[in-house]
Amino acid sequence: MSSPFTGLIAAPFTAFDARGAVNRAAIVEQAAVLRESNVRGAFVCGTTGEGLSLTTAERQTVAEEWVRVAGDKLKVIVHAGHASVAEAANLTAHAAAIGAAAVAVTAPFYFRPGSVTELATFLAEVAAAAPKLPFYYYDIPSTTGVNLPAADVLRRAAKVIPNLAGVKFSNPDLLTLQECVQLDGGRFDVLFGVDEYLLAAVSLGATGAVGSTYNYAAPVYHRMLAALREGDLEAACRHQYGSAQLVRALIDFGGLRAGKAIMKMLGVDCGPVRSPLRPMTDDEEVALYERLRPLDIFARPLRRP
Ligand SMILES: CC(=O)N[C@H](C=O)[C@@H](O)[C@H](O)[C@H](O)CO
Ligand SMILES: CC(=O)C(=O)O
Repeated sequence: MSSPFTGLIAAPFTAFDARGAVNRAAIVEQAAVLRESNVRGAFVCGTTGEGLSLTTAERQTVAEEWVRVAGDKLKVIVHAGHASVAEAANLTAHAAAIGAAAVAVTAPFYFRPGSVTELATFLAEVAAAAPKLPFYYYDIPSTTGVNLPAADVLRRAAKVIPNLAGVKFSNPDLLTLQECVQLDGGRFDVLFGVDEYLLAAVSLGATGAVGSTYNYAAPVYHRMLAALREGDLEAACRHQYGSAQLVRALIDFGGLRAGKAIMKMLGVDCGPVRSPLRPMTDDEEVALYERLRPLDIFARPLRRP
């Protein structure tokens, strides 16, 4: 079973208010930027959404609000990964009940599976909570610490998860990416999650893209994909390099916290990050703005913080 997630899918930030509570009102504005820049979907409560820093009730609220705001304009994939198999199953059942388009689940990350079979068993227990909903394994070893070969996970999981749709591959390993793409005649969706390598991944057959930078810099990726379609590899590389310069700045300024600061520069205040992440200082925001100002890649003109 495979569903056609084509186009860019953003992984939205979860907005917090000044007291640190989830600010669901921001979702309308976040979705407006996505529609404006031709993004096709939202992958909510994942890494970028600080999903693992939210309570279960907060995760459900955020997912509900995204599905409501998205209507038929955006597809919503809900991240339902959890260290507790029971909570992951609850979140999966909830995603199905509210009308999400799909669900994605990471490996458990406290007691970690030691083998592909153990992981597939965990995923199958979760997926059974919504047997008709397209189910993606979310491979992200940098945060889960689980580094089992994703193609082997898919092969094994396909035997026990009838609704397995594919893998959300947040992994720079382009050898394993190809194994996932080619597995079983190419029957699985491979949603790539390393924005700065998207050109390489699409060239190797990735079927979709899910990432944090599509929240605010989708235009540069659209230009890159258009250049690739037209066979202009040199232009495609130049556009990818725009993304690479952005990602280098994100790395230098601490990743997610910098991404939220960029949303504010676009006019969408997503508030602070949640502990243990550290808030940006005013000076850091200005320095980040100066660093990004020369890049012509954003969905809206950047405002000085
Ligand atoms: C670890 C992480 O957050 N990965 C994101 C999605 O999977 C990416 O979208 C990155 O934020 C992006 O590629 C920048 O490194
Ligand atoms: C980028 C992504 O997929 C995430 O934030 O989970």
